[in-house]
Amino acid sequence: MSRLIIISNRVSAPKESHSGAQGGLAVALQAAIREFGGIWFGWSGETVDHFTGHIHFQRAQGVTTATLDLEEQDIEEYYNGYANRTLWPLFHYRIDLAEYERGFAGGYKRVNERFADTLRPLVEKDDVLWVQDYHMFPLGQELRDRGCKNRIGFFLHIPWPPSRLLATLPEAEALVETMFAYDLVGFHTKEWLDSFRHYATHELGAEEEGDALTFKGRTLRLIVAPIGIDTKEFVEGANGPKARLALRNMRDSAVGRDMIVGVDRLDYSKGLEERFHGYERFLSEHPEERKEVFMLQIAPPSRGAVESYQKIRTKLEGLSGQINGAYADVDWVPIRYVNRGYPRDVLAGIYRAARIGLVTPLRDGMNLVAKEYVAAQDPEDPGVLILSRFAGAAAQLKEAVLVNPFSADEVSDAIMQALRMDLGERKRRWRAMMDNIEQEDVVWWRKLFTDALMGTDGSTPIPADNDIAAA
Ligand SMILES: O=P(O)(O)OC[C@H]1O[C@H](O[C@H]2O[C@H](CO)[C@@H](O)[C@H](O)[C@H]2O)[C@H](O)[C@@H](O)[C@@H]1O
Ligand SMILES: O=c1ccn([C@@H]2O[C@H](COP(=O)(O)OP(=O)(O)O)[C@@H](O)[C@H]2O)c(=O)[nH]1
Repeated sequence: MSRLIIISNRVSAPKESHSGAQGGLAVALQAAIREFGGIWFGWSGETVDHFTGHIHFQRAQGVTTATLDLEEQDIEEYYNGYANRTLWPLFHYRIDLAEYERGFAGGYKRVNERFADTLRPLVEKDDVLWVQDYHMFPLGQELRDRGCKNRIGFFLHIPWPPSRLLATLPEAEALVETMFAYDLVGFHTKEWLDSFRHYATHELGAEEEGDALTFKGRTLRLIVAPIGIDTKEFVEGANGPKARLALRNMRDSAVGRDMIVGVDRLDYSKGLEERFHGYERFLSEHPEERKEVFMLQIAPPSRGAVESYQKIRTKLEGLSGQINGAYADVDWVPIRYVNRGYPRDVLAGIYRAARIGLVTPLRDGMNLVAKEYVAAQDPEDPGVLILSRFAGAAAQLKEAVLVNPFSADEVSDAIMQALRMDLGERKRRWRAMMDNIEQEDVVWWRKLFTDALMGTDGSTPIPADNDIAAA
């Protein structure tokens, strides 16, 4: 059996006590490494004065991780720069925030070269490689340039932008061309896949045949593989002692009011500003509801070295203060705005205590919080998920109350609709969403991708030697 090598910017080694501290993705990728043998390779999260290429190997609970330290300048140009100031905003349709700097592009290339140089000697003949996310677009090509003929797959966790937006990136053509070094490329939704295919065929001139694209002699297969959560583990956690304690504490502090919950990294793509405006519209249009509800927004800070993240943080502090100042009374505050993160099993109790899960990103690859909110509900008295049409999750969770997050009126109406929804309708919608969340969980996602990559899914096999010389 082939070994599986997973490569991603962040690497998660298994933790001693599980207790909801690790994400479903980390757990699923660790399980894949256990099943196939292999390595999880990436950045250690540490910085050093001079890059040495020294690999830290670690083995825990049957999973080997191999990580590298990077230089301060690498982090500045590759992670804070090209990944989070160029690609992230562009791929979330925010070309107004995207910064196109040669220095960032150069640092991104250098770090991908460093990953390739260090990884290449670890790769054995029959290994299969799986690269994760936008930090590593060119890694496949860098490995091919170093003679790597193995099967390599790539999965994108964020949206793929429409061609007209992507065309604003100076390196767009070169970047898409490097994607042809992969044998299989996966997206969360058909929309992101179609956007990629459109660019490859219309701007690059790739040839399309079924689910495959060919360019300069290399054939690439495309797949839609929406990521799920570790549903079984999450539901168990939601019924466990930490979640029950969190549920009790939340209910006590709600004093009979309906809670609306939001849980998001503090990121402009999550639509928090627009969400607050939508909630404010609800308060202003429904004065009779004011003391009947409150919103809990959990927003752990993220990517704090990047200016656009500092700005959104300042903006949200001002806006939550403004709304609270305008509407609060001595015995009620409309928004509880919390800038810290919580372990997943505590979140499960908080989700369960909430009558409404308000998940309104302006654009999101998937959004796992939406799925976790549903999975945490009491089947006999489930809450209502209000979900942005522009989250990848909306393609699967069609029975959520779907909204346009840019419209304060729609968000306000959806809150009212959710509060008035009777138990029968809440149960019907919840069951339909839960069926999907149970069937298409993270293990299903991982298998869908690795089966396609390894050719064990009954599809046309990827040729063992996919004209690598021509790449
Ligand atoms: O590593 P960070 O810079 O701290 O960012 C955290 C992760 O954010 C992104 O998550 C995405 O992947 C999720 C799972 O597929 C998906 O549900 C969500 O819509 C995406 O935004 C990013 O893609 C990861 O690489 C980051 O680690
Ligand atoms: O305080 C928090 C906030 C978020 N999360 C987790 O972070 C993940 C966020 O994933 P999502 O796909 O919603 O968005 P991303 O942050 O990856 O863009 C979810 O599993 C959340 O449970 C967490 O563990 N603690």
